[in-house]
Amino acid sequence: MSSKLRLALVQLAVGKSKLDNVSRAVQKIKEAASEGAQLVALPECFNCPYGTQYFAEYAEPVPGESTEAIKEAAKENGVYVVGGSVPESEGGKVYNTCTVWGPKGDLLAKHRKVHLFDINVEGGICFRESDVLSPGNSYTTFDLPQCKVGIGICYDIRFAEMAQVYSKMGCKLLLYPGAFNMTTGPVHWELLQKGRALDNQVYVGTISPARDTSATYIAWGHSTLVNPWADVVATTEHEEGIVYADLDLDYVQKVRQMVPLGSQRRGDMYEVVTKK
Ligand SMILES: O=C(O)CCC(=O)C(=O)O
Repeated sequence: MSSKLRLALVQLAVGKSKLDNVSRAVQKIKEAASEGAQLVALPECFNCPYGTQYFAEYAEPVPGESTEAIKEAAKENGVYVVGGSVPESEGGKVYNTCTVWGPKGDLLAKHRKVHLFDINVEGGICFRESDVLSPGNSYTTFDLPQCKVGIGICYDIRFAEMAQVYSKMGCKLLLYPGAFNMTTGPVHWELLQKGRALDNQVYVGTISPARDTSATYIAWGHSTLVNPWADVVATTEHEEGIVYADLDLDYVQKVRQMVPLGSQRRGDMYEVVTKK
């Protein structure tokens, strides 16, 4: 089994037309596959502008029109796709949901954002996802031939425990479709990603929509892949584009040998415990 993985992070321009957003995403999956990507990841809310006023209007069941299109794109191009997220409607509730598709069009995983983004930064941003969204209650992983992958959505990245749980489950790559903003993005986006990577000695990828300065919520962009040493492997600014990154999963082992946190952890003093 190869230890090499070519990953594409699609920093998609997302506007008000769901149809355009989805067909653009499909086109980018095709483009990434033609460049040799084996795993293609889309941003949070790839089919919908990010904002509490939009989620109910754009919400659809899963599978539904947007996720079916992604499934077909995965199948047609023979790639794994981490389908960013869509507002998902089920049982009168709306979730922020990521679907993961295999190269044969099989649904490998579904993650509902666990930590809802409710913050109030003085002079900056106030946002309350919990006004309209419900949280998921489970961890989400899937297996690639190369490694196990853990999924979180945006605000989930701020919770170190979740990444630790994924690492304990054996994930060597964590992917966070996300849409940070112009207040928190410049200071926290890359730092959080590096923190999760360094603490857990894993690769961490973030995938943002492109920045649209006319939108009510202006995304930070900067889709990035960080390696287990906390080096930035590949990144970009805020325009639409595809970030390609070549991962070497053997490097995870190498870092863990050089800095053996796993065997030095003081299980007699502390422990991360899963309750669900
Ligand atoms: O944590 C942040 O600063 C941004 C989070 C966010 O935008 C989200 O969860 O969608």
